[in-house]
Amino acid sequence: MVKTYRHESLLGFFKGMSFPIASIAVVNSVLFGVYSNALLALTATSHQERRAQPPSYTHVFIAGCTGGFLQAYCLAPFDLIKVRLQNQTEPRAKPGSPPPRYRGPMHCAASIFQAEGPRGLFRGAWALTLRDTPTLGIYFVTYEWLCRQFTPDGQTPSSGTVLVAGGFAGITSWVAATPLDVIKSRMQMAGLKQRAYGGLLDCMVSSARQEGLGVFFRGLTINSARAFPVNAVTFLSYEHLLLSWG
Ligand SMILES: C[N+](C)(C)CCCC[C@H](N)C(=O)O
Repeated sequence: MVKTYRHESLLGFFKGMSFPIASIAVVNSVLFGVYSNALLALTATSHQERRAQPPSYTHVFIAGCTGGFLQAYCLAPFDLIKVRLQNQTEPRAKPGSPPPRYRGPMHCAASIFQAEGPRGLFRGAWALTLRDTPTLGIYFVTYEWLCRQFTPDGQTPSSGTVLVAGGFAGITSWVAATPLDVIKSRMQMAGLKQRAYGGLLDCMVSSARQEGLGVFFRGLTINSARAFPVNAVTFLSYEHLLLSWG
């Protein structure tokens, strides 16, 4: 934090933020929409009926994985641009210094498109799909399990329970996702630096060889601190919106 602040001032912390904000509504509605529709198809019960007849954890897991798989494709281009902008750590425009490679998210998207074609925008998408499919299954299973632990049978979980269960679901899912998250980000950066990996496995092996196994958990602490409030609020909104509109 101190380094980022000294090097790039407060603005450094907000690097690459506009795209995630634009994408989060789309990505989360695909994730939660696919999840609840998949659960509806698997269990033939609506969200309200599910309190009296809770779905099995296998069904929750399959529905979560399906949601995770489909949202990964919506997320891929936004995530790539976020990673590229976050890794651009030159200080903000000093007089006389060369302009940064990417001037903003739209410029970043256009440059990748020009240099690498439409497929360039999906660089690392495969690693992202591998990261998100199982871990979003784990996400919904953890959430359901924690809600059921703290809610009497047949009742709707309280807002407090939803917040805590959502927060821990986020952390659990990030613990499982971090190894592939590290690899995904490295592959997304590979198009830029002249550092070509022979594929996902090559990236894993060479990262572990050079930096040790700890590399697979890089960023986990700060990511978990972020994941708790973010996912607590996400699940609270989801439950409340379904109650008032469902
Ligand atoms: C599957 N994975 C762990 C990557 C994300 C799970 C939580 C998703 C949430 N939008 C967040 O950003 O925390």
